[in-house]
Amino acid sequence: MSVLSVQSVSYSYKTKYQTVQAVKDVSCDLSAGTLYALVGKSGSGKTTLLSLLAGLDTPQSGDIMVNGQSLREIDVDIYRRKQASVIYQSYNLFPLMTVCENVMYPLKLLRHSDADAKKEAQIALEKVGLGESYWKRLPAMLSGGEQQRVAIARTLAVHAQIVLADEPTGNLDTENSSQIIQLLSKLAHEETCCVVVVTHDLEVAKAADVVFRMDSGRIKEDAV
Ligand SMILES: Nc1ncnc2c1ncn2[C@@H]1O[C@H](COP(=O)(O)OP(=O)(O)OP(=O)(O)O)[C@@H](O)[C@H]1O
Repeated sequence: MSVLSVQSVSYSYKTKYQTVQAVKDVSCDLSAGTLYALVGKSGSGKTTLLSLLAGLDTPQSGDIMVNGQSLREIDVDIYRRKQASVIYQSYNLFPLMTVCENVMYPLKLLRHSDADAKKEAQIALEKVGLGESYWKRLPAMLSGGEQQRVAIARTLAVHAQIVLADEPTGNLDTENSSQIIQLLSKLAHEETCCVVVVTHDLEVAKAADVVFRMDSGRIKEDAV
């Protein structure tokens, strides 16, 4: 069964003066253990579709099923804490928390004890190549690539089944980008996550198992 099944989903932004149909009748099935790239021109609807998958917006028509259950029937706060983890271009770390506290934070929300959250956070940080010398630093004391690795450690620590990343390499140089691409690929292939990456980066698209292209709100799978 698909982890995420997008069924004839449409979404429009309505303002006082106009309606923009950002996602038009999109259907696709997304599985565990797979790295998906979502590509397409600026304004084609990629970020909107990712927000719908993250439960940050609700489709006006159609449905998104998570492990066979409609996202409309699920508590989206719990969905976002436990199942779906979002990674942003700007890393979104808490500036006044240490690296380790940043990774512990979602575990604390899930009511893990301090000791357990710390242990899980440290294991996850080791997995992304950030050893003990990083744990007590503040995010500002890290490079962009290292900050993005902390964000990935956060998704590892909660054992998220779904990872949704919006331009995760957008602020990084080639070397840091390729490290992040490798980690996203590991999340899919070693941790069996369903990983969806919105990207303009051709290297991400090359590393993906499946490439979906959006064009004026519609989606199609690219031939490999
Ligand atoms: N909050 C909003 N209000 C009104 N229109 C919006 C809003 N957000 C996005 N749009 C419009 O919806 C369409 C899809 O936008 P979206 O951000 O999903 O595209 P995108 O493919 O992610 O673009 P980019 O690659 O530039 O990030 C665009 O026409 C955009 O102008």
